[in-house]
Amino acid sequence: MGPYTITYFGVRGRCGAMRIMMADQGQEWKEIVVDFADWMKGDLKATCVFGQLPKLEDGGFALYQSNAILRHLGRNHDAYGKDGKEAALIDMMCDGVEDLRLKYVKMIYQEYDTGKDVYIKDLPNHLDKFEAVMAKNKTGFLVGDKPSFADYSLFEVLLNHLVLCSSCLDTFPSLKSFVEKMSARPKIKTFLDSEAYKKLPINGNGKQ
Ligand SMILES: N[C@@H](CCC(=O)N[C@@H](CSC(=S)NCCc1ccccc1)C(=O)NCC(=O)O)C(=O)O
Repeated sequence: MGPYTITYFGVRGRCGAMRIMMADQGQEWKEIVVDFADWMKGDLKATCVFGQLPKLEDGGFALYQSNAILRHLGRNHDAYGKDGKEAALIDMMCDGVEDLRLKYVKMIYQEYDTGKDVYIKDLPNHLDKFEAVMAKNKTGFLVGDKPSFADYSLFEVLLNHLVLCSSCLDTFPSLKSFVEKMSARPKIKTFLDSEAYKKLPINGNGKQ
């Protein structure tokens, strides 16, 4: 596996979860940071399968689509369940996190000024679904008894929501404990404390 290279813009965005996952898995990676003005010239965009970033290179193997990248890292680092059923449940949870992430991205980029308060008010109706899964599994992870790529995706999207609304997990004890325990994992703590992580804005429009 590896060496890994991420090509993306100078934001956490859709690379937050994969960076946290690689850090926790003891992996190093190179970052190619794309300046948006350069991107707009179109040369790099034209080489991307879907005309978008992020791109992960794993040695000579190139992959786009952030969730496909997470799944690839899950296969590479034993973070995709112990069997087919766990893998299917992890896929389901990853897709559920993506649904929440898409709602968050739409609010951040299209409706922040007019929609932030309504989004926060409605947020418990989405977080309660993950709380129920986390509480039922009882291991401190979404599926199985160790972190999967879906856990890293949920963890990162919850970190972003805690910036948006610091009290958003106050009525969800299992999610609150999940974030505390993931944050305390030594390699994740080191990464979250790093300048490399802290210097990046969460989103591309400066809103959070
Ligand atoms: N399904 C894809 C979506 C990838 C994606 O949306 N990429 C965006 C960046 S990720 C993101 S959250 N976009 C929101 C707005 C944004 C654009 C550019 C930089 C930063 C944020 C992108 O490449 N935009 C440039 C373009 O389309 O020409 C995935 O999960 O990787």
